[in-house]
Amino acid sequence: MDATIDITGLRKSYGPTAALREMTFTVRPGQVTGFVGPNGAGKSTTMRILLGLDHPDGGTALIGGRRYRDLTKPLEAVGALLDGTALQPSRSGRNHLLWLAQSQGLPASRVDELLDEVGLAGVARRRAGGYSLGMRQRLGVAAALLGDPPVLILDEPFNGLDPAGFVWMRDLLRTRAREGRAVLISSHLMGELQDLAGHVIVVDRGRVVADAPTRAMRERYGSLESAYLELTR
Ligand SMILES: Nc1ncnc2c1ncn2[C@@H]1O[C@H](COP(=O)(O)OP(=O)(O)OP(=O)(O)O)[C@@H](O)[C@H]1O
Repeated sequence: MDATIDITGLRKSYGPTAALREMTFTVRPGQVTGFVGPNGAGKSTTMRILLGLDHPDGGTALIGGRRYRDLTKPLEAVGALLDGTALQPSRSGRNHLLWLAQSQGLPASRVDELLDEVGLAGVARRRAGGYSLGMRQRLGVAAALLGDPPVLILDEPFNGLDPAGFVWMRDLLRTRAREGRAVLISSHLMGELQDLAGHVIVVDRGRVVADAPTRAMRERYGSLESAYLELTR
């Protein structure tokens, strides 16, 4: 399966609010792609549509050339971390992952491997409802990685992480990208993305206003933050 994301002419309105006017971009494998824009620009809506959680009014959102609902083994095609990732609070972190893994025929050993990788092995049997925001983010990342997917989509992955968590997340995203995966992350942290992302897509009011290598943006505007501020005025 191709490690690509293709968004073409995506449109979506909520009542009188046009969340997506004409969203078009491609995410390529091998690098982290930053997805940035002001509050309400349409980042989460685009991600939700990509993951089959919302329906567009027009256009297409494809993962490896297919719509989410046409994927036969979704966990093995795309890993996602969305804000407020659904959690059953009374379930332990481990049971949360086991339930997900078993739903798609993945072995329990994979769950323990992931708990270790995200640093939750020590608290895996505690109820997830008591987890801190950072621990929930880590559990969400473990869920995203379960099926070893070629495409990762993460909405604000640095939310709630402590400084060691930032280092860990940065490293994880870089490594996954270097392995040849497509990694799309939304974030408001321009300083972070400037170093981490090889490519940036800037959106404003439901459409793409810039789609370029991070280095080109820095060369033209001085910094990613300046580019962002200039492009979204
Ligand atoms: N379920 C919904 N019902 C009504 N309006 C919605 C819904 N989801 C999104 N919107 C509206 O669509 C627009 C785009 O929102 P979206 O959450 O995609 O933006 P965003 O770029 O992710 O913003 P942020 O940076 O704040 O997360 C906003 O005007 C928002 O209020």
